[in-house]
Amino acid sequence: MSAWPFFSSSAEARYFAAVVPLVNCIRLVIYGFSFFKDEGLIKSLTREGKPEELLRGPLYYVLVLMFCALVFWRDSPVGILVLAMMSGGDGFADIVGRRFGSSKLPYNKHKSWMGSISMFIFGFISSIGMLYYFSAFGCINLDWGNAVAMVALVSLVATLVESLPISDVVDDNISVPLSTMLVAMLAFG
Ligand SMILES: C/C(=C\COP(=O)(O)O)CCC[C@H](C)CCC[C@H](C)CCCC(C)C
Ligand SMILES: Nc1ccn([C@@H]2O[C@H](COP(=O)(O)OP(=O)(O)O)[C@@H](O)[C@H]2O)c(=O)n1
Repeated sequence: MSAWPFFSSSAEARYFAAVVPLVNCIRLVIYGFSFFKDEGLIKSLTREGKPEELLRGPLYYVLVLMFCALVFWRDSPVGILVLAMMSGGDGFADIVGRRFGSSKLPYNKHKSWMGSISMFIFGFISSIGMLYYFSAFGCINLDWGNAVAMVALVSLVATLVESLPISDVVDDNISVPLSTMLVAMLAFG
């Protein structure tokens, strides 16, 4: 995403930007269905070392990246917020929650207060940082007073959705981007 401002101003730029996640989608499908073996890839991207794990979180992650590049690209805050919350927010929720998440949420014993608080804080910081980055390149123009409040709202909703005990029903690499997208579209139009 951080490379998006360096693409040309042509209408086709977003399609070129989508090639990298597309290649990774294909790669994940090939190795996820074990058409070929790549122990290094499986070790780096899975928890239990099962190739089929590549077809869940990692594949959803890259599909969301490709979707945001194609649909929202660099001239909408929506795609930027979706990817910032998924990578910066959910990513840190996992890291901090695993290490410091002894105090579990009352409605979800698999998630913790520290993990969710980290999701909100790092998701908010990542989102503001990426919005500022794209604004500095002239890709987007924001009313920052309103934008900060809206990003706080988006971060709160995404954090609440991520904390819900629905992982068995829907992967949070789908629920977090989807909830972020809906609220960001309402907030930023
Ligand atoms: C491990 C990943 C998601 C799992 O999420 P979760 O289940 O733990 O919630 C991330 C998967 C990353 C993907 C396989 C590789 C993404 C590469 C990206 C499309 C472009 C990289 C460009 C490079 C830096 C030049
Ligand atoms: N809000 C959260 C999120 C994750 N976590 C911790 O991080 C681990 C992985 O979270 P997760 O199942 O959502 O994994 P990802 O698919 O999001 O990476 C959980 O089992 C918790 O130990 C947490 O404590 N609080």
